[in-house]
Amino acid sequence: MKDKPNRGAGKPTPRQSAAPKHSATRKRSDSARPAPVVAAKISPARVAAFEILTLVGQGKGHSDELLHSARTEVLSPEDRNLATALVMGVLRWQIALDARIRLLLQRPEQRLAEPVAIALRMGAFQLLHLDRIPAHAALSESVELCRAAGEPHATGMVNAILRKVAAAQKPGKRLHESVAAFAERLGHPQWLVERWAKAYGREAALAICEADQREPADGVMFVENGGDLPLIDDGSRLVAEIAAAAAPEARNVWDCCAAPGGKTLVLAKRLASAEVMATDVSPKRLAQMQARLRRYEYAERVKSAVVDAATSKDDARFDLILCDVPCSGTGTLAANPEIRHRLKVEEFARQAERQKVILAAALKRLAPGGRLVYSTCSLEPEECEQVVEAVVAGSDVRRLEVGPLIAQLKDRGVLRRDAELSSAVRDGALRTLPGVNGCDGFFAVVLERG
Ligand SMILES: C[S@@+](CC[C@H](N)C(=O)[O-])C[C@H]1O[C@@H](n2cnc3c(N)ncnc32)[C@H](O)[C@@H]1O
Repeated sequence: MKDKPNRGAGKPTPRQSAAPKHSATRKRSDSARPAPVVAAKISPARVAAFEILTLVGQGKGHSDELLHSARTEVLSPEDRNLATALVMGVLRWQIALDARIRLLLQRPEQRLAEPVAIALRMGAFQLLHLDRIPAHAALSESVELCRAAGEPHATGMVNAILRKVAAAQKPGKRLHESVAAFAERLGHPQWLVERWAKAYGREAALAICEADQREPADGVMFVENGGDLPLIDDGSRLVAEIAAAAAPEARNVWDCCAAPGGKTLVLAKRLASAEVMATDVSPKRLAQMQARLRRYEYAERVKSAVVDAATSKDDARFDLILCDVPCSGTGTLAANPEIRHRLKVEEFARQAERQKVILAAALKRLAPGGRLVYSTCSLEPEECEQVVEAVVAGSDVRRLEVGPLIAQLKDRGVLRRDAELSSAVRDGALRTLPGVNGCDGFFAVVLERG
C-alpha cells in the first residue's frame, strides 16, 4: 500500500447526498419513498459505493478522499474493501460498461437518470469483472439500489439489462482492433487514446489503457522500498531520485509544488546536509504534507510554507529546484480513474499556461550553475516538452541528459539493475509510460542555469 496522506474529505450533507433512501425510520405511509424492507436487501458496501459514485459524478468529491472519509470508516474491513473495489472499478470501466449497457437498451440513445445509470454500472461491473460476487447478489442489489434511490419505475429495466449482461460472454480481446475499439473496451475516451497512439504508437497506447485498468501495484523498480522512504509510485520516486542525483552537492533546495510531499521526502533523505524548503500554494494540501513529513525523523529539518511559486516576491536563490507542477494527471489514471471522465482537450492548453508561468518564475530563483527539474504526471506533450521548449527558448538555461543520471542511480544501487528504463528516455528527458515502464506516466527534464 502507498503511504497515503490523511485526507480530510469533505463530508457531504444529507441534502447533497444522493444516497439510497434506506432509513429504517421511514414511514410506511410515504408511498413516494422506498419501503424500509428495501434497506435490508442492500449491503452497506454497495450503499457506500453508490453514494460515493454519485458524489464523484456530481463533482462533489474525489474518489480517494471519499473512500477514506467517515462514510467508509463505519464499514467492516470486508465491506470497505468491496466499496473500494466497486468505486474504483466502476470509475475505471465506466466508458466500457456504458457502451455495453447502451447496446442492451431498447432505445440506445435514451438518457438514463444518473441513479439508474450508476446502479446499472455497479451491477454490470460486478458481473463482468468481480469473480467472487454471486450473479444474483450483483443483480438483485442493483435493482434494489435503483428502487431505493427513488427510481422504482426503472427496476424492471435494470433487472432485464443485467440479466442479459450476465448471460452474455465476458468481453474478449480481439486480434485486430482499432484504437477506437480498444479505447472503448478498456474504458477510455477515444480522443485521449488517439492522442497517445499519435505520440507514442498504437502498442504503447494499448499498454497504457491496459495498465490504467489495473489496481496500482507496489513498486519493483528500486532496490529499497518503504522503510525510511515513502511508498509512492515508482515513477514519482524516479523523478525525485533524478532530481537529487542532478545536484548531490546542493546546499539549498526548493520543492516549489511540494504537497503532498512524496518527492520532498526523497529529496530530504538523499540530500542529508541540504536545507530543504517545501512550499505549496494550497494551505490544505500543505497541512496534509506537514502531517506526513512529521512521520519521518529525517524530514524534521524540512521547512515548509504556503507560497505561490508563480508570484512569490522572495529572491532567495537555490542550488536545486524541483518544479513538480500541477497537471492534467493523465499518467495516473490507474490511481485516479475519474480524471478521464472530466477531462476536455482544452484542459491541456489551460494547464500549460499556468505551468509556463510557474516554471519561468522558478527558473529565476535558480543560483548560477544550479539545476532545476521540471516534472509532470501527464502524458500530454503540451504540458511537458512544449512547456519546457517555450520557457527555455532564448534563456541562459540548458537541458541536461537524464540517461547518465539513471545510470548513476543503477551504479549506486538505488535503482535495480534490471529496471527497464531504456525506453523511458526520450530526447534526453524522462518519459515513463504506464504499462510500458511499470509505473505511472511521468515526464521530467533537468535544466541548468549557465
Ligand atoms: C503534482 S502536485 C505535487 C506533488 C508533489 N510534488 C509530490 O510528489 O507529492 C502539484 C502541486 O502543486 C500545487 N500548486 C498548484 N499551483 C501552484 C503554484 N502556483 N505554486 C505552488 N504550488 C502550486 C498544487 O497544490 C499541488 O499540490
